[in-house]
Amino acid sequence: MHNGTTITQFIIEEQRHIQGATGDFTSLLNDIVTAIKVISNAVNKGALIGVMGSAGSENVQGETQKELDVITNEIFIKSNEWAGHLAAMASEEMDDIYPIPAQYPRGKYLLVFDPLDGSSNVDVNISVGTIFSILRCPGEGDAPSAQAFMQPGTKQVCAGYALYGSSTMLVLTSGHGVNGFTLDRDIGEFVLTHPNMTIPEDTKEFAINASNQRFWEKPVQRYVEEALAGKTGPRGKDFNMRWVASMVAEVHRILMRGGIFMYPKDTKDPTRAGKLRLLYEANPMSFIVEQAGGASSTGRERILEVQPDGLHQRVPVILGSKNEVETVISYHQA
Ligand SMILES: O=P(O)(O)OC[C@H]1O[C@](O)(COP(=O)(O)O)[C@@H](O)[C@@H]1O
Ligand SMILES: [Mg+2]
Ligand SMILES: [Mg+2]
Repeated sequence: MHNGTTITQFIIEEQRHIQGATGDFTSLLNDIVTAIKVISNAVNKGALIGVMGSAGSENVQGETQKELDVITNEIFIKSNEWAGHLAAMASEEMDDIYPIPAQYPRGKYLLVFDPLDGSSNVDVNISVGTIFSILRCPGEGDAPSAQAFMQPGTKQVCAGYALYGSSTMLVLTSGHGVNGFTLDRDIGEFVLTHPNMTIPEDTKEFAINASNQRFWEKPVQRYVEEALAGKTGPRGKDFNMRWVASMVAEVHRILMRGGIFMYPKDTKDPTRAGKLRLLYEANPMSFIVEQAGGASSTGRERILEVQPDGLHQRVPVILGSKNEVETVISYHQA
C-alpha cells in the first residue's frame, strides 16, 4: 500500500484478509473512525467549548471522571450502537456492558474501549488518546453478557488507538502488521502516512513513573537501577527516560523509535495487580506492539494469553522493544 491511501481504501483492502468477510467489519471500522474524528474535534476545541475540568462523577474504578471522559464515551456509544455490527460494548467509563438497544439490529462483534486515555493530561493540553479492541461475540444472536468479553487478547480481530497530539493519528492492526494514518482536516479523512510500522528490537529509552519506585518488585527495581547506572553499570550503555502519563503517547513513541514502557505490579495497593486495564488498554496495545515486532508481558506472562475474569481487570504492563522486554522478563525469572 503506498502513502496517501485513505483509510477507507485501506479498510476495504484489509477486509480481504477476513475469512467470510461480509462488510460488517469494514463499516464497523468506518463508524469507529467517525467517532474518533468527532472526539478529535472536541479535544482540539477544549476550553473553547467548555469541556475542560471534572465531570463531578466517579467511574467504577473510583477515578474522578473528566468532562471529556463522559463526553467521549457518549460519542463512541452513539457512533457505534445503531448500524447493526455490534452485539454489545464495554468501556472504562461504564460499570457494566452496554448491550445494543432493542431498537437497533444486533451484530456479531463486540467493541471494548478506553474513550479518553491519559485523562489526567487533558486539562493541561498534553497528548491524550482513545484505545479500542474488536472481538467476535460468541453465540451470535444471543443477548451477550459480560462473560462474552472474557476472551484472551489473542482472540482480538482488530485493535487500534487514536492519538490527539500535534496532529491526530490513528494506528491500527487486524493481525497483518501495523499501519498509521494522519487526519487531514482539509479533506476530513485519515491518510496512510506510516505504513508497516515496526519497533526496533533494542533501545536505550525507558518509560516508568519513577515516583512509584519504592513500591516496585525487585526485578523492576534492578532493571531501572541498571538503566540509571548507564555506561558505568552492567548494561554498559546510557539510557534516556520519558514519562508522558498517557499510555497512547508512550506506545506511539515506541512504535516510532523504540523504547520500553512499564506500569508494573507494585505494592502501593496490594489488592491491585497493576494500574492499567487488560481489556481496553493492555490487550489492544499488546496486539499492536507484537504486530510491530515488539513484545508485551506482565513480567511473568505474555499479556495476550492472560485469561480475563473481569471487565475492568488490571494487569502489570511491560511492553516495547523485544530484547529489552525480554531482559525485564529474565529478571523476573532470576
Ligand atoms: O498518573 P500515572 O500514575 O503516571 O499513570 C499514568 C497512566 O494512567 C493512564 O492515564 C490511565 O488511563 P486513563 O487516563 O484512561 O484512565 C495511562 O494513560 C497512563 O499511562
Ligand atoms: Mg487509559
Ligand atoms: Mg480513559
